Amino acid sequence: MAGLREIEKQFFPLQKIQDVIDLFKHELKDNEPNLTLLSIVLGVIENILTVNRAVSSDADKSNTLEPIFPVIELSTIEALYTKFVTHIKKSVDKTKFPDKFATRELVKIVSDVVWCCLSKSFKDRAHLQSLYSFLTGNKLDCFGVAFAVVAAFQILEYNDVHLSLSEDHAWVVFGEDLKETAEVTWHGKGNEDKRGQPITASVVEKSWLYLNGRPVTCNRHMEVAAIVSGINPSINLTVDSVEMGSLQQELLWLLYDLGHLSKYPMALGNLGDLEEISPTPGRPPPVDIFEEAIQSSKVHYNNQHVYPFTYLGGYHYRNQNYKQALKAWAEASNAVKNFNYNREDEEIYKEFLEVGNDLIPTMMKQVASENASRIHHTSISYDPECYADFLRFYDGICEWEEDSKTPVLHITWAKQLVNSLAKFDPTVRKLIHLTSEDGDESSSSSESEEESEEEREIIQDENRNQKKKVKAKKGKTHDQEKSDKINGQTEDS
Ligand SMILES: FC(F)(F)Cc1cc2c(N3CCN(c4nnc(C(F)(F)F)s4)CC3)ncnc2s1
Repeated sequence: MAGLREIEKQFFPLQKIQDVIDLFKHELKDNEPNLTLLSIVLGVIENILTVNRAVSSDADKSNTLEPIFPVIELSTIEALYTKFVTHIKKSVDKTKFPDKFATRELVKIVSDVVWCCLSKSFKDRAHLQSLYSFLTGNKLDCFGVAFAVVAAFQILEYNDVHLSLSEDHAWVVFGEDLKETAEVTWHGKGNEDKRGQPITASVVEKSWLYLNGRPVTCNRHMEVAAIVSGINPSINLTVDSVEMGSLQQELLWLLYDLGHLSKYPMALGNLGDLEEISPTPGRPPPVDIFEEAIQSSKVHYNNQHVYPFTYLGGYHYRNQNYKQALKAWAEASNAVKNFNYNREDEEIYKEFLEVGNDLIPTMMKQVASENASRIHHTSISYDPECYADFLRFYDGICEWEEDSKTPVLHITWAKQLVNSLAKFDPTVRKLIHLTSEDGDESSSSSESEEESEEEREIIQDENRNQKKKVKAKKGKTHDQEKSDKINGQTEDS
């Protein structure tokens, strides 16, 4: 790929959101949308609208409705574009690689070409995902490094190197039939990077981080969807740029209409979140979009993605549809139970920790206080389906922990479980018929009374034993390991 094509230059200067949409529309008509150009454009806009926001003088504070969309000059973009193309082309001697398809050696070289320029400081800050960040600040996050490698291969005119995405990691696939895989970036804190290594079946097996071998394998159009989905409109922890958010939303709808989100559940989830914040007239409601993400995971990824359910659960929780929230979280747990938990799965652990130890307790408290004031009881604490979903939520987490190298549950989980269990009315507990996987009925109403008494005894024993165990235990519970990771480890290279 040479310099910018004439047709691309005609879209500049970009003066409003529609100009950016038009540029993306043009690039997406092509079967090789220019990843480097699009990433730089999004990075420049995001930087101006979030990081280096033009401080408005008092004068234009009056018409705050006036969008502050920046004018993006061709010269700005072309300088950065040429810098990246030159850097890649002068660092890779293509004559040594005559094959049409990439080799593992070449993937490692290109990963090194990106890696060697990175500054060693903070890598989990916001706005470090684009080539703009790489070219102006020598900083990239985990996703950004993997994307830069794929953009570099497009410049070197390989069309077999593609981005492979799990829910918390990124790597590349390459070779004649995309059968080869390679690590090209790091993951998490305190983990040595494994760049250049293949992702082997033993690493992938029952691993959430590698989605048990069902990651999102992108084509060029889905790589465009990944950088659009990776747009971060946040100005700070509490404020988002309205302009950046609507640019991301409109680009996601463009990609949606072109069919490039159909195999990308997380991008659909992102779109659902944006639609909750500011609904687009004539577009489906957020729950429909979250449902599409769930269907996409079921159809294309053997229902092994967890986030589609936590997107939906979070939405229902925020909108106080507590029955549906519990159902979504039970299904999230049903998805995660087939994995074995290990130290690199912290992100999904934190999602379940928040649901079990913060969102559900808060929900039960609110419902309890509502019940106190209301005469008839229609709420979840009297609904056997809610209680069943509550139990399935915990049951899936227990199964997730089974056979795992790292424990998931600890004393806080047990305490919260007891608190939440107690918030369900005893009558509702009688109505539950627990069946095991092979479908045999294991309890009737009378038994379940003793069972709940028995349950309480088991849990109290659990608490007592757990306390003893914690003192005696040699191994590290998740939290101890986590605190070690935060304290003990130096910033990873
Ligand atoms: F490449 C990595 F390593 F960064 C892994 C990826 C993450 C991610 C993403 N995310 C991550 C999950 N994410 C979520 N936001 N809310 C979530 C939920 F908990 F509500 F479900 S999950 C934000 C967007 N959105 C699109 N694509 C990707 S590829």
